[in-house]
Amino acid sequence: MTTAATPSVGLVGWRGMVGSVLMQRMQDEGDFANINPVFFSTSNAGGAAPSFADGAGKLESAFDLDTLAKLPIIVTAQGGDYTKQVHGELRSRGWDGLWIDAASTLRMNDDSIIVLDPINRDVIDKGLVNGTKDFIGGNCTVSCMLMGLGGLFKNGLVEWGTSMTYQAASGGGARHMRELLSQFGTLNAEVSTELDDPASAILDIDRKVLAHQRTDIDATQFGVPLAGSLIPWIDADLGNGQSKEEWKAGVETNKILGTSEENRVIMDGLCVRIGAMRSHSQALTLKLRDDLSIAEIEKLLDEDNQWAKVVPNNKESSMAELTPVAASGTLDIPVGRIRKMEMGPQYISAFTVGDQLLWGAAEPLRRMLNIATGNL
Ligand SMILES: NC(=O)C1=CN([C@@H]2O[C@H](COP(=O)(O)OP(=O)(O)OC[C@H]3O[C@@H](n4cnc5c(N)ncnc54)[C@H](OP(=O)(O)O)[C@@H]3O)[C@@H](O)[C@H]2O)C=CC1
Ligand SMILES: N[C@@H](CC(=O)OP(=O)(O)O)C(=O)O
Repeated sequence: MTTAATPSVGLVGWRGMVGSVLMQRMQDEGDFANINPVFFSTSNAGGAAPSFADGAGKLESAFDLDTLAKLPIIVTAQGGDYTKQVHGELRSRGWDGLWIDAASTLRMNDDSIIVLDPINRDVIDKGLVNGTKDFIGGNCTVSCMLMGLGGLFKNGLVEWGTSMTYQAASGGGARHMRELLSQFGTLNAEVSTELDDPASAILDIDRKVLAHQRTDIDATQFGVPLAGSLIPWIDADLGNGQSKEEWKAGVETNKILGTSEENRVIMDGLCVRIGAMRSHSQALTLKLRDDLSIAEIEKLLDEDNQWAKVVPNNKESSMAELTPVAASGTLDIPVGRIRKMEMGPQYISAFTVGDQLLWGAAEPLRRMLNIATGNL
């Protein structure tokens, strides 16, 4: 039910993969009752608004700056190119509404805040009071890590950390997910006769699979085969041996936490694409500032937020609860494999998994919109 005081909110990118997850979450949580949605399109202005948005007007052009500029809040999951094209122009003509964005374009700007409110609600609230207008979702791997390990990071207990990631195909986009599944399919088809014959030799099967991977498998999206393999590089090459995805771990973690230069947490690692569908995993080594017991660490993690779920460090629980299959489609961030490492009492390992389309993309935006409209 909308009222005269209900803010109009522009929604751009709502039918993309991230946008669709966002729309579903907004419906699930009843968020549309608190806003007047205005739907935009880059390809179908004048078309019908989505069927779930009862009473919304026709689709507006996402490049129509006059229409955009009338809105107090714009939420976009359209992508970085759109942000580059539209955001600056809107601001330069004096638009001072709130811009809530999934793309990385504005993330590290001095005048933007990376939103992950269970971790940095204080930073967001201060920003709103002080006139910040750009609120940007964080990198999926960083957001999922902080949601799982917030109890240590927020309490200033991490001196440094490495995160070795196992990132899902969805991080590349919808076409990448389709390609992964097609690759699994053609790999199987290549050796289906042999698989049906229990007497066939596994090394012959392996040879045929490898030959297909090395010659005619379709890898248009990823560039190289992902099914039955992995890709140890994500995002741009910064030219210093580090990938852009790896760089984000350090800079975004500290920006989200709002750490001062002297308390900066050193974070670095290697980012790797694997053949999971939509949940990113990461293996962490953390050097803590104190020698905390495992029980103390688990308590801090469990109590930090309602989504972090400590998984007991045993084989059965880890296999059942600490995988992309277990975490996908849920807001839970399981965190397990927590133990002291051989390097000393302040060194711990941890493994965490999170749905990169939920906490990694859509959920922080949805919650930021609710904060902005006074509903969270
Ligand atoms: N993929 C990810 O994991 C993450 C992505 N992001 C950010 O979000 C942005 C959007 O990502 P993502 O949702 O994956 O991008 P998509 O490619 O799924 O969607 C982006 C836009 O493409 C247009 N589009 C064209 N054809 C189709 C189609 N068949 N189905 C749906 N939409 C279509 C839509 O615009 P229109 O309706 O105007 O035609 C849509 O809004 C990224 O560029 C990135 O900046 C952030 C975090 C994670
Ligand atoms: N780079 C991430 C997905 C993503 O969109 O990240 P970012 O929002 O930081 O550009 C991945 O490939 O898994």
